[in-house]
Amino acid sequence: MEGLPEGVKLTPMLEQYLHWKRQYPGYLLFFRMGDFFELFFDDAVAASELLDLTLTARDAEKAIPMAGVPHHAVDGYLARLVEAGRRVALCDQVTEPDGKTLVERRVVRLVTPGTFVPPESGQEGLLAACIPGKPCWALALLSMSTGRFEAGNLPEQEARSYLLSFSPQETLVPRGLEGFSLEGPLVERERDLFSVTAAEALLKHRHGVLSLEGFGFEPRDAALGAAGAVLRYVEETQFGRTGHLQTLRRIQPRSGLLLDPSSQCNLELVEGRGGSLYGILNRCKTPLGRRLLREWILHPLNDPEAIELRQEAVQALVDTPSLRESLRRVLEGLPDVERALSRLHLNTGGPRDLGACRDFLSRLPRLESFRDRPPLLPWLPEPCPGREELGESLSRALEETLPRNLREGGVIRPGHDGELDSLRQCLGDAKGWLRSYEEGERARTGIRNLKVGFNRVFGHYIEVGKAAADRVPGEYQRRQTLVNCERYVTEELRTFEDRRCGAEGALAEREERLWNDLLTRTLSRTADLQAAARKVAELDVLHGFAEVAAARGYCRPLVDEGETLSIRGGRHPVVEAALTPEPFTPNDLELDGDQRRMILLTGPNMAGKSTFLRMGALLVLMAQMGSFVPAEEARIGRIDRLFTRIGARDDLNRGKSTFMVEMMETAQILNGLGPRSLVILDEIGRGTSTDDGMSIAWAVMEFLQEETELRPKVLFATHYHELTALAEKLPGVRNCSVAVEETPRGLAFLHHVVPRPASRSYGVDVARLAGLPESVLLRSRELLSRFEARRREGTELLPQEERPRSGETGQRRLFDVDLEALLEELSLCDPDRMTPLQGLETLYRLREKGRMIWGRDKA
Ligand SMILES: Nc1ncnc2c1ncn2[C@@H]1O[C@H](COP(=O)(O)OP(=O)(O)OP(=O)(O)O)[C@@H](O)[C@H]1O
Repeated sequence: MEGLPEGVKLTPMLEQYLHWKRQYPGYLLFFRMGDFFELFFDDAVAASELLDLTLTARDAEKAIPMAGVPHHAVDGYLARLVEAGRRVALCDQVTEPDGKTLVERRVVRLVTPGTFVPPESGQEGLLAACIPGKPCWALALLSMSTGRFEAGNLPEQEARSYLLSFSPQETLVPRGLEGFSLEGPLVERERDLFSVTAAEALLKHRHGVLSLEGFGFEPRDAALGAAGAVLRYVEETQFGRTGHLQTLRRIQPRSGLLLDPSSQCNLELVEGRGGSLYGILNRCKTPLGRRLLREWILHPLNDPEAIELRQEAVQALVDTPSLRESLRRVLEGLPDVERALSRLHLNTGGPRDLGACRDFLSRLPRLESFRDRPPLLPWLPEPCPGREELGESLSRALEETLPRNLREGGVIRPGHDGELDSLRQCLGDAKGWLRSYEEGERARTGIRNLKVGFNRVFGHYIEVGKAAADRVPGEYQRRQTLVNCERYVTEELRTFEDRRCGAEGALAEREERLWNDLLTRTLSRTADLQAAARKVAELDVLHGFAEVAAARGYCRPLVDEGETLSIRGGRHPVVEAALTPEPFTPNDLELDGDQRRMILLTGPNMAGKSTFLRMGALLVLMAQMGSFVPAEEARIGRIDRLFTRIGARDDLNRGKSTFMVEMMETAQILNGLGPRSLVILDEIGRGTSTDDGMSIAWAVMEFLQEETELRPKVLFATHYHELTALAEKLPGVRNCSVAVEETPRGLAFLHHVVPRPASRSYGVDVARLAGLPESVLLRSRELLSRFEARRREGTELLPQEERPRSGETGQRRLFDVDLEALLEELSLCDPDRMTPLQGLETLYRLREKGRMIWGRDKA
């Protein structure tokens, strides 16, 4: 807090506030005052805007803005602040107010976006750390809800994709990195917090081992530095509560199908305007399954055996509807035990979280009945006597319906603990005693309006109206005089009071003791419960795959080590669902590593080119995550990397034009190709002039085609008709187009992919369908004929004799040495390390070179 506003008098309470505020810069300070958490100064203004709170003032001069939230509802407000990316420090009262001295307060909890575990399903805290380096980045990732903790070293592009696929709410990076950028919120931390040596010591101590090699980490492994940074941050913000973190696992490079960042955004995998793949596949019955499904979608497998293991379970469930139905009944309503455990470890959980553990444990044995189905076996939690015993204890001890807080009481069932029961009875009897005491005193004194009441200051008292005051017995001691009545206490009432208070305290204490015992026993089984939860999540996702497959008529794909990518009668899962009941036109797709490595797809706008391309990518992803696919038949030689460049996306916020983004994405693809890559290119070069755009598209096609070692499979959609000639020249390139029918009433889209190029571009016809005025359409046609005539007269863009011929590598004229140099510069430039201005300058320079080559070749 920089200087205070003028006119603010520093009371002791404000001094206390400012003391804590200074300790936690960058945090909104929630300051407990009675039943509220209050915020002051700038924090109050910010919170009132973010949380729609009324902004008031602490002082008459209104120099101290103030806003507050009730303390019992604080979790909901925290969730909203975390969602907005804010961090909060909760400063609570740690001594009871006595009306004389200042209540002592202390920060007891720090809430940050990456470490927050919400009470209800919602934004789940994901925390990462990243140390950029060469050739690899060191990474660590922690899911606060599940306790999953992993670290590894990945090449830059893979590391970026990995981080993006998890979208952590906070990524810790060493302070002062120059020219470094990364998607998502970054938290800069001092460099020594990333020290490998310190991390090794910390992790060895944590796991009680002398070496971390058993976990797959060599001594001085850079990844440990990132893991250490995560661990230190959690210890710091959660005040040492890290019991739910699982054993550190190693992230293996190149395990699984790697999606490049633009595939994750462009394929609408987990969210999309018109629906997403997640939306189609999500038939999960538990929050555990829903969380895992997201992970499986963004991290498909690439090991055919592991894929088959998943498929076997799906197959068994597809084949037997009754099995699916009985599994559904067990899964339905299974609570989020992972989150409950994390909250209990972090000391933010309550009876309902323990109740979630009980409900989970009590249902788990029902999965045993599926043991006679071998395909389901790998997905069933191993039975474990200790776990079952815990489940029984929790069921015996806990009330059916539980309060949010332990202090509300009613957590432990009657009959579970004799001492608790007798204290409860004692308190229950107290009510009866008070009633009979009141009746007795009324009879003894003859005062008919005599009442026994209670308030916080005096405890229990006898109240008598003023008119009857002279009939009050001598042993009544006066305590308070009100307008119409007098209040008294008696020795008997005092003795009763002492007994009752004692019983209340003893009851709370006993209940807490029993609670702590249950809590300790539950937390001691954390690893086992987390493992069982993981199995349930997997089973839930597989069950969901089977439900979708059965409902939508999907087939089981064959995923193998071969080179073929063959889909017969394939449908785009999301578009198909959106079109229902309209039929989706199925299409075939054939690619291999040899004579059909690239499909060049042409056809008018709106014909279905993008849908076909995306269908190819999505079916590969679905197959490799273990799901069945919307097709009649599919065979997929495993893919290790998927790249997509789809649509025009402006990134104006980051100072990049549509074309710039397009070129950067293309550059990343060409530089990042690995073995077994599938590349989806939808409209390259659209964001610039036709000549520039077509040249780039052409060169990119050649580059991909000439990549004989990696032999990527490519689906390439374009509006540049001229490119279809390339299929005749380049081996491995096949022309396909989406068929249309020219009817007297205009174009009819057939959505059917046929093995020949489109006859022409139909742009003006589609414009008619879109409702462009007739005069504009007429003029377009006129101009179009003129342009076409010019081309025919020999001024065409790419004269026939200058088109590249296959096998002419030594004497290509258009794509000669200079062009190769230009391409080299294009592929070597690193847009991530450029400022927008440098990016533009490079682009202009490259364009100048391009124009020179162009002009010379035309001359
Ligand atoms: N196979 C299909 N069966 C039925 N409808 C389809 C099919 N493919 C595409 N469509 C419909 O056509 C619409 C346009 O498809 P898509 O966006 O793929 O066309 P496009 O050729 O890529 O167009 P543009 O060149 O303008 O980007 C889709 O939104 C969908 O409704």
